[in-house]
Amino acid sequence: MSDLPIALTVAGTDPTGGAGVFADLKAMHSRDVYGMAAVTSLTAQNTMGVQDVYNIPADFIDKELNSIFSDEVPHAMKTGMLAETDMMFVIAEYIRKYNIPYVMDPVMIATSGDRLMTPEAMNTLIETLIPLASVVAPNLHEAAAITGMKITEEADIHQALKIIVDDMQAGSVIIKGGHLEGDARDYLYDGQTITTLSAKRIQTNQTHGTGCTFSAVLTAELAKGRTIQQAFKTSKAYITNAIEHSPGIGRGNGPVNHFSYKGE
Ligand SMILES: Nc1ncnc2c1ncn2[C@@H]1O[C@H](COP(=O)(O)OP(=O)(O)OP(=O)(O)O)[C@@H](O)[C@H]1O
Ligand SMILES: Cc1ncc(CO)c(N)n1
Repeated sequence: MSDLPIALTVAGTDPTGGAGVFADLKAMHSRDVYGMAAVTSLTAQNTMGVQDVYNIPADFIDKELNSIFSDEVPHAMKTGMLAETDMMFVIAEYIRKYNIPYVMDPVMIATSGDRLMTPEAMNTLIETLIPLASVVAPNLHEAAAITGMKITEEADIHQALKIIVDDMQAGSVIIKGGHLEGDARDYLYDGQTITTLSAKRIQTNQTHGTGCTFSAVLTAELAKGRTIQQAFKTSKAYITNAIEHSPGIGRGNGPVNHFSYKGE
């Protein structure tokens, strides 16, 4: 067993490094956590959009995870892009067997609007992965898709939080209000209380991979043994700072700065 906290990301690639596993590894690294990555899909994408996707067969993802878990069990893990149902069944086996904190970022659509999950996979996500998750971290659109609700105001968000934890049996949920008007407000519900964290909305299009980065920091903090409340605070402070200091890479929706946040 290593003393260094270890976090695993199971997600797709973005060759420009702003989203997906490469972004996750940068975020984990900058939080002093050793990052591991199992790839579910290769994408050809950049800051302007997704040009193509190549899904890794589920039995090969099984081999990647077996290589990792048979050698060293990470302290926490996350999933991001899971394009197909079979991938979800494979990953669920490992979460059940090793029972480590699990953050699920239900990636459905890229910032650019491109689909990253088949419609059929949504049901498996709800039935198989949500009940295994310590934290589910949807944005507003994903929360609406998961609950089948129209989410236009705060009361809708509160209802969606409760559906995902009380009915669908997630350990907790963070609905990210990044796509609402006004302040960038996020809502955590752990089955008992709703905690909100707000930041001033930054007027920018440099938000490629914000969701990936946010959930990677959450996972890194859980790998250190922090509580979900503490991890939520760190992730929010980190992502706000990272958007503020975005490096201006690419010609479209550029990535955030994974190295600017220096907080504890
Ligand atoms: N313009 C902004 N200003 C400040 N904070 C923001 C802004 N946009 C997003 N955030 C914050 O970034 C985090 C990620 O939220 P967001 O809703 O963008 O996730 P996402 O849609 O899953 O990301 P992705 O674009 O990677 O799919 C949240 O904490 C959200 O409040
Ligand atoms: C690989 C990958 N995962 C997630 C997202 C969502 O931002 C993306 N654009 N690409």
